[in-house]
Amino acid sequence: MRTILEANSKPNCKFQILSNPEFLAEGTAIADLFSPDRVLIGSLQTQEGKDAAVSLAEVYAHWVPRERILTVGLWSSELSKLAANAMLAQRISSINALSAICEATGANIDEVAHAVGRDSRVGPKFLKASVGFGGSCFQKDILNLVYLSESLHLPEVAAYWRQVVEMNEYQKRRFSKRVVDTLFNTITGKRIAVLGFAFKADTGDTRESAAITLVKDFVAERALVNLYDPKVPHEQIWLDLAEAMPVTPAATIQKQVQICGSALEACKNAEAVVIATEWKEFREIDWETVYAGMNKPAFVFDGRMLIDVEKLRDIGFKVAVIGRGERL
Ligand SMILES: NC(=O)c1ccc[n+]([C@@H]2O[C@H](COP(=O)([O-])OP(=O)(O)OC[C@H]3O[C@@H](n4cnc5c(N)ncnc54)[C@H](O)[C@@H]3O)[C@@H](O)[C@H]2O)c1
Ligand SMILES: O=c1ccn([C@@H]2O[C@H](COP(=O)(O)OP(=O)(O)O[C@H]3O[C@H](CO)[C@@H](O)[C@H](O)[C@H]3O)[C@@H](O)[C@H]2O)c(=O)[nH]1
Repeated sequence: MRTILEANSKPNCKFQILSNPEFLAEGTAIADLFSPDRVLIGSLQTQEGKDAAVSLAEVYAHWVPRERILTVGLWSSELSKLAANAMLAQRISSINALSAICEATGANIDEVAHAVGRDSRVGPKFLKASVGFGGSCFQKDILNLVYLSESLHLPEVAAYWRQVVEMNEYQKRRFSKRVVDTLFNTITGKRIAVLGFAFKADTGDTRESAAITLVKDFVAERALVNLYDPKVPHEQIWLDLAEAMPVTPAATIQKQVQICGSALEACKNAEAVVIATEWKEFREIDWETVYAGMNKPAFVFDGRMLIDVEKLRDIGFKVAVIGRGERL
């Protein structure tokens, strides 16, 4: 970009290009803006470049403590943004890979994550096993890193980071397969309630949401899907499903998928409930009523580790939780 600007700018026109990546997360954008862990400003390491970085740092210094404002080289700044997202996603893929071992052995991923996270060198954040990470940034930024590595003739580095995305795809596939296997190896004609469509709670964003893959897999298995999300607009759901299933006629998708107005409505007459997004209201579901309205045996598949397993088992549910290996 600098080359283009320099080639086209007027004589004596001086400018600097700064890199100032944003680290806010959806759902907490304003809090992240007011109280960031750090602000990163990258510039050319010439005197003019450093002066420009200081000018921008002065703006942030109005509300961000100076020790949190980091001024670095241009490449360091750009790479740090990709590295931060890649390493956060890598933690999730690592814990999700371990969740598969937990399910096979009877270990509990919540206990493992807690024990590992108590090591201050590891830390407790971003170790929650799930049905897979989504969002507009993680996959895009990792693939950006993969592309960069390949362009720099670093194929082993590219393969290393690509595996984080591949593990995420595996986690989504593994979860939908578990649903099919548990429901006696077929879900054809069976009604499945999918609770949550956003890629995480407190946002209506569905970009790269794991729920899209789950619904796609269930539709491919010819199940009937009842979908409920408190925030995602219905048109967005139809758009996402059409894009995920380009060769499936819209009429087929609309015959198999129904968008519901509440979790209770979605669960009515279902064989199984699948929790895809950790919305707070799903912690407060009246499970007794859900159970009464479901076909039996009634299954709950928790992809977000939010239900009270013992309570649901006492009601009569067959329960499967991500990263927990107990027999149903
Ligand atoms: N979503 C996040 O949580 C988040 C966090 C940190 C950084 N970012 C970065 O911020 C940027 C925007 O992210 P977003 O989630 O708001 O995306 P978005 O898709 O919601 O918004 C991008 C906007 O830019 C517009 N746009 C795209 N190309 C354009 C062009 N050539 N000219 C003018 N407008 C154009 C689009 O119409 C859209 O309104 C991305 O680079 C992303 O990596 C996003
Ligand atoms: O322990 C965890 C933490 C998160 N997730 C999932 O990971 C995804 C991403 O979550 P999060 O990072 O909270 O959301 P984003 O809004 O995508 O924010 C990320 O991407 C932004 C865009 O680059 C960055 O600015 C942020 O720092 C970075 O956290 C979601 O599907 C979460 O459900 C898990 O499965 N387990």
